[in-house]
Amino acid sequence: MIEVKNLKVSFQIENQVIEALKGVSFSLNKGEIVAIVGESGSGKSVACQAIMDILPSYAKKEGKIIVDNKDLDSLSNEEKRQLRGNKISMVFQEPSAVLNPLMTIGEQIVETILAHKNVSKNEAKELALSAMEKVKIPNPQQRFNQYPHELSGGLKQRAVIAIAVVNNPDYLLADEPTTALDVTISLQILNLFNELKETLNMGILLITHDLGVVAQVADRVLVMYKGELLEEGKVSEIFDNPQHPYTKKLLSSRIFLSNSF
Ligand SMILES: Nc1ncnc2c1ncn2[C@@H]1O[C@H](COP(=O)(O)OP(=O)(O)OP(=O)(O)O)[C@@H](O)[C@H]1O
Repeated sequence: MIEVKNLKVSFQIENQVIEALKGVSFSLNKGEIVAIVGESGSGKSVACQAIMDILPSYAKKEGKIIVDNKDLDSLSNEEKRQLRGNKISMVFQEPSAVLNPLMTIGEQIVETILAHKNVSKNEAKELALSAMEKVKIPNPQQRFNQYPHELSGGLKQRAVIAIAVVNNPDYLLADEPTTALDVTISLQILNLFNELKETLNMGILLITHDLGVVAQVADRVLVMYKGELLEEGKVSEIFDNPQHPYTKKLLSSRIFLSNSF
């Protein structure tokens, strides 16, 4: 389980302080999908970056992040590196920003395996192919040798997810993973997340500003606003009985969003 306790993150830029998170607490269990919703700038990505321990060095952080009973702050840099990839992985909005255009998809998955596992190149290739199957990339043998530009947007995002899950992490943080994709492809990616949850018992933190996405796959939802967690609960509870005026406003615009599903 990932526990985030009273997390505060601020950025000092010249003489201005931006309070990105103002004391946020939540948890993510294995085998569940938790969505974080909230408008742009509410602190969703910063929360993920804090869990991955990839905040810029000038960020000031307070509070605790505990992963399977281990305080992130008590780990050495090497232990943190092992945690990223082996236990927690992240998927971003733009697959093209993550994939190296000069390396084949297969080489990039193999590289991730070799960074974390002591296996031969052949074994790594087998593991890479099975990860490609796991994320339902058709014809993995052929795709293995292709470069990112030879893949559609949906397949590129699947390749990024293959890289993220190849070392069997327990938790996956997905920051707007379907925003760059069209509706049909988005749905397929959301179904894939559901399968990863069901078959591998993965805990998935899904950042989105799209309530249609939340309704589609999330078990629980956290509503963020200007660095604070306004409310959280089961999706049905929040959708049927929102407490906070901001959540009510968010839900009233849902008619437009849910039309796309
Ligand atoms: N590296 C950074 N340096 C300075 N300020 C930052 C940095 N990263 C985020 N912020 C600020 O922190 C606040 C929260 O940003 P964050 O990216 O977490 O929002 P978000 O909810 O993910 O928004 P979006 O939906 O647009 O991605 C914003 O005011 C943002 O400008």
